[in-house]
Amino acid sequence: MQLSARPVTVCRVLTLLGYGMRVAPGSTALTVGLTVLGSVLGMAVTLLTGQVVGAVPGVVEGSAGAMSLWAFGWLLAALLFVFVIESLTPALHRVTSTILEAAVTREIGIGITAPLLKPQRIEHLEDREVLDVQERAKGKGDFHLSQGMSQLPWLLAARITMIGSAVIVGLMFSWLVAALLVGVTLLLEWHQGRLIEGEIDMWWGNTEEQRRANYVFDLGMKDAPKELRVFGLHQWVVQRYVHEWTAGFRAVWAKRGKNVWWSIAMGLVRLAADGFAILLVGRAAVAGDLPLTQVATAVPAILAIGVSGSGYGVVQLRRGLSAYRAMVALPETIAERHPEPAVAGEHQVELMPVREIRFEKVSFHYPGSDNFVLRDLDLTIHAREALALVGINGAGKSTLVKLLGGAYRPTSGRILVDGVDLAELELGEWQRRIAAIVQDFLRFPLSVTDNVEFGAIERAGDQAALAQAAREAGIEDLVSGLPKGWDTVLDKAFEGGVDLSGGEWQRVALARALFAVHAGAGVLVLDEPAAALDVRAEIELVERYLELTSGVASLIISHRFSVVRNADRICVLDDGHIIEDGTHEELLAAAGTYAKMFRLQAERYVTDA
Ligand SMILES: Nc1ncnc2c1ncn2[C@@H]1O[C@H](COP(=O)(O)OP(=O)(O)OP(=O)(O)O)[C@@H](O)[C@H]1O
Repeated sequence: MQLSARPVTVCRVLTLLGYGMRVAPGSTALTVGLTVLGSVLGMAVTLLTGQVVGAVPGVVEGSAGAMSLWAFGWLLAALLFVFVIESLTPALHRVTSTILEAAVTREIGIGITAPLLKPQRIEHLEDREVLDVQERAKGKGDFHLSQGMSQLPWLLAARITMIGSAVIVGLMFSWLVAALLVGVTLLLEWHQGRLIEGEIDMWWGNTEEQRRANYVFDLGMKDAPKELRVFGLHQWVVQRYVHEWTAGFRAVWAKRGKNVWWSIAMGLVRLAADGFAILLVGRAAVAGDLPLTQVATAVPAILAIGVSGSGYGVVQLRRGLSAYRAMVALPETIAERHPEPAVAGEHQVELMPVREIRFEKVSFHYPGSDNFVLRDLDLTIHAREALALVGINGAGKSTLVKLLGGAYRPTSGRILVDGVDLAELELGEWQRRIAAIVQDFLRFPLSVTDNVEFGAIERAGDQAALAQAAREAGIEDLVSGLPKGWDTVLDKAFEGGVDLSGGEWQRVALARALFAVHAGAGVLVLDEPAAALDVRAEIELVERYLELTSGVASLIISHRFSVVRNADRICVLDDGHIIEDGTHEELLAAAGTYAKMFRLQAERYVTDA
């Protein structure tokens, strides 16, 4: 997105100021107030210094009409006082601006994540337009809203200094010279802003290299540091990162090289303008047209106008504002593009399903893809039944779970819960009815307690339910062996934290699902529940699981037939629909796909043994 380098308008400043006053009124008012006060006091120092310098010859010579020693003393005291106060404002400003920055950062976090987390479905998270607005709202590098907000007081103060100093130059010397200096400063600021925007856009436009460099960085830092070491790839990652980063930045350097000459040229223009103005002041002083007080006041004011321009600050403010606008637009964009369906009628979701969940001619393709994953799928999951779903990789099993949880709506067809279309249910309530362990289940870097209680947060603090879930999932010994028991953080990156094995994590996730079931969930989904367990643990877990969940509708997805065979019913998903449906024995007798897959796996186990 190409932004022009227009000067900052009052409206923009007010918009950001309004935001600051809404999210942190006290610290915004204090920060802006202190910065503005610092600028006003700076000008007062200029004025008083001029008065002091102008009065010195008269006081020293004791000439008639000169300032009395007493008055001169007061003038000096006033200068000292203003100077001391001015020197104190930066320290106070640091305190208030730190508080403001913390408040703004928190609000930005809420402003961006809340609208993204609000919808019960997840289609908006794959919508490019929504993601684009989200990216803009986050901003990049030093050009985000928080940065814009921190620039705001400085820019306000700089403008006050510019106007105030111009008034001083006008009053003390010449309005024409004041106007000329302000004009040159704004022009240089505008040009500097353009140069900076050019650099930023070039860097931001280089997304390919930038993205690759970021990917390699994440790979080395958090995604796969262990594997990279095992394969001896860590040096390669460093070299690759430097290579991509350098490639991405080369164009910026070239641009920056050119900009250096422009910066020197702009510095010379600035020097010429200030030098010219000071020369005029000097000439008037020598000619006796300008008293010493006015000379001593006008010269620092001329210099102050020059340094009051900041192209970088203007760009930061403008980019901050653009991030702010994107943040404001985010909830509207999501609501417009992915409206939440109106809930029709009153249904007692908290008891559902009483009879069944029925997929009726359900077809589905993901947003942005034309490939139908499910086609005219019919499937009934009875309440209190353990149903296993099998199928080859990519058959659509996890997709079916996402539809069941309402994360996506079927492209066509319906999902009925006790005869009521899922689209008519309050989705949040329905989702609370479902307890799930999915393949990539969440591993919260929090305590064991949190990891289990998150299954039904409304039951947090229920120690008996917690202990029961731990017993049933077989994590009692694991928890008692941890350094801080239930309070141990499950992430080594935190003090006193530990890393669990894949199988241990799976049991913790199972405890979470069981905690949810005991809190009243009516549907339990286990997507590859035992993938990380050894065979003995798997058999034990599945038997226990079937025993424990006999009161709820459960859907088990697994590639392991030792897990699947114990289910009440087994369905085979292929080519987007159910091709076989029956008990383990029935499907073996039918000698179809299930029987073939089962025998293949059984044979492999026998052969391997
Ligand atoms: N978010 C998505 N956007 C587009 N396509 C997707 C998305 N998620 C999955 N798919 C595609 O949908 C198809 C079904 O995937 P799904 O994860 O449901 O299969 P699965 O049966 O669970 O496979 P597996 O046994 O390997 O876990 C695959 O072709 C996959 O590439």
